[in-house]
This record gives sequence, C-alpha cells and structure tokens, in this order.
Amino acid sequence: MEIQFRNIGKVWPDGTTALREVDLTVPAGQFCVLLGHSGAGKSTLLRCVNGLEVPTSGQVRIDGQPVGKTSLPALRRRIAMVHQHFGLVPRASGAANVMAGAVSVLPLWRVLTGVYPAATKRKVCDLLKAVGLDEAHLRRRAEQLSGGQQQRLGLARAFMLDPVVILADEPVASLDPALGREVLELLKAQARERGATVLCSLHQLDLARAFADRIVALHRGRVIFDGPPEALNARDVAAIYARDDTAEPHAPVPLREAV
Ligand SMILES: Nc1ncnc2c1ncn2[C@@H]1O[C@H](COP(=O)(O)OP(=O)(O)OP(=O)(O)O)[C@@H](O)[C@H]1O
Repeated sequence: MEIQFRNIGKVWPDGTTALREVDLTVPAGQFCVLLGHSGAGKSTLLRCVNGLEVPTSGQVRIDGQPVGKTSLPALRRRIAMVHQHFGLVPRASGAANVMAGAVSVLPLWRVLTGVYPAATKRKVCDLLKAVGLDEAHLRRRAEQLSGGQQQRLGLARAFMLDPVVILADEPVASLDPALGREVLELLKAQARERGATVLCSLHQLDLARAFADRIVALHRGRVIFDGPPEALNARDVAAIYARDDTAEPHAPVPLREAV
C-alpha cells in the first residue's frame, strides 16, 4: 500500500520541533530507508504512520485513506512494526512471542487459554523456518536467545498477519554489522514476497546504500535528500551528518530553571 505524508509537522508540548513540512509519497512495495542523525525525526515520522504519534499539522494517508481514530483499528492489523530492542516478552517462549503478532485477530479466549488454531500454529512454524530458526527456538524463552535470533523472532512476529506496511525502527542498531545485514536481507525478502511497503530507519549509511530502493534523509525534522542510493553524493552525506550545534538560536536556559 502507498503511504503519503502530506506536509507533516510535529511539535512536542515542550516546544521541540521534530518534523517540518514533510511531504513524501512512498509507493506500494518500496523499501524506503529513513536516514539521519540521532534526533533527526526518523522515529517520529515512522510512528505517525500507525498512529503512535499524531502530527501537529498535515496528514498521513495509507492507500488514500487518512490515518485517524476511525481508520486506525483496521489499519493497524495491516501494519507491522519491528523494533530496535526487538520488543519481545523476555520470559515468554519464542512461539508465544511470534503468536503475539496474530492476537489482534484471534478471539480473546484463545489468547487467554493459549489454544491456537492449527493454521496459526503452522504459520508460526513456516515463518520461523523462513527467518532461519527452528523448533528448538520456539520452546526457548526469548531471553535465552542471542540478539540476532531475537530479532529474527521479531521479524517472524511482524509477518504473522501478512502486513502491507512494515515500519522498522532501527531494526539492526542492536546487532553487529554481519548480523544486521542478515536481518535486513530477511526483512527485504519477506517484504518483497508479500509486496509490502517498508519504511526503515537506519543510522548506517552503508546499510542504507546496500538495501534501500530509495533513501529519504532527514535533518532536524526536514527532508534534505530524497532519491535512489546511487544519487547520494559526498556533499549530501556531509549535510546529513552535519553537527547540530547551529540549532535553536535561543539563549541557554540556566540548569536551575530547566529542572
Ligand atoms: N516525547 C517527546 N517529547 C519531547 N521531545 C521528543 C519526544 N520524542 C522525541 N522528541 C524529540 O523529537 C526529535 C526527534 O526525535 P526522534 O526520536 O524522532 O529522532 P530519531 O531521528 O528517531 O533519533 P534516534 O536515531 O536517536 O532514534 C528529537 O529532538 C527528540 O529529542
């Protein structure tokens, strides 16, 4: 599904501006990487797609439908999220964590009793295999798995309902570079198989270059680059990672007043 950001602005209650006039259309099936320094606004933009944050101005549309209170319950079943710190329940088994990706469409009694339909259990096993895990990982508690294995569980959980949009917020920031590549390869392959649109925030330029169909770079909440990886030149990179010490031309607040 296509994601449209129409003139999105976000100002936090404390006056911090996270997003400024973000105008983007991400076509269905695109693997779009959001690149930028820490605090550039990547997470805030991602979270506006599934309603975890509400823009102060502008509108997000998914396949033409405005994201809002009435559309969100149905949209959320079609949007999955992958988190930097995996977002798993550490003491729950691998199986329970993957199954959690389907609870929004299961009757409450099934969730409470843990009696799941055979088709759902089959799907858990198929996905586990697809992300390179096996049945032994299903029985182990999430906290007993390595970081790479935990993020594989996170991916399997995200794909339980065959999402049409995947929001991946720094999905490999907690992994070493080799594992990070493996996880991004799996994310891209699984998304492509389903024709899902991916919005993925990353810090690492090399990974963005290797995996993105398109890179959108944010700097202090504003889009400063939008194009294919091969169009990104050294000047763009310098601007993306430029130090932020020219920011906010207001007088420094004495610490005593700020606390
Ligand atoms: N709840 C909040 N209240 C006030 N300011 C916030 C809040 N959440 C984020 N911010 C600020 O909004 C700006 C954008 O933050 P955001 O988390 O979107 O950046 P980011 O690019 O995802 O950074 P990182 O890569 O470090 O996760 C930052 O200045 C941040 O400090």
